[in-house]
Amino acid sequence: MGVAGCGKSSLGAALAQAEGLPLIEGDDHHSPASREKMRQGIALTDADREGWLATLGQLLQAQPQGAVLTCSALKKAYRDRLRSACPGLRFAFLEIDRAHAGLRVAARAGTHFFSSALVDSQFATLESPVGEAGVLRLDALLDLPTLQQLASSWLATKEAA
Ligand SMILES: Nc1ncnc2c1ncn2[C@@H]1O[C@H](COP(=O)(O)OP(=O)(O)OP(=O)(O)O)[C@@H](O)[C@H]1O
Ligand SMILES: O=C(O)[C@H](O)[C@@H](O)[C@H](O)[C@H](O)CO
Repeated sequence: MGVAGCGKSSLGAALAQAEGLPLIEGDDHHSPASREKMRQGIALTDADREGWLATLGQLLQAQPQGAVLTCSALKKAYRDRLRSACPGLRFAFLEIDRAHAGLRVAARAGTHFFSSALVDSQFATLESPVGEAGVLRLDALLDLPTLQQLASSWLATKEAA
């Protein structure tokens, strides 16, 4: 989880491969209307995210052996929604600063639907999960192999969510 550009897709793919788990890419499940809003630089609302979170919860429930989900999960209410769909769900939080997120989102602007005009709103919406049970905070500026190893080591622990 984390704001646009923090590296959710990159770490999610690496972690799913390392763990032999299915990958659910949250961005693939936004409605066409939500994708269009983001393309136009209009931030999603709670209502826009409602059906999306319901779908992601169902997709998690369909994987009782476990799965890796990439999801912004910016607000505590969104995370609690996913937790209630999937008890024991844990969150790896890729923490990034505004400047680096902006650089990463701008660098891929030609190939990704997400408008770089929305980075500020991602930070305005973010409620840090640090302190919630079952959360690993990761420095998003670490290299990908290190992030994957840290996440895999944490998954191997018995920490309760
Ligand atoms: N650990 C990393 N170090 C350096 N660059 C990274 C790292 N992780 C991701 N990136 C780069 O940052 C950009 C955003 O990464 P990625 O698409 O994984 O983020 P994201 O959080 O999934 O974003 P979004 O949800 O907006 O698609 C990509 O160009 C990716 O190559
Ligand atoms: O809740 C949201 O606002 C969205 O999920 C965004 O975070 C983006 O889809 C994602 O990061 C793509 O760049």
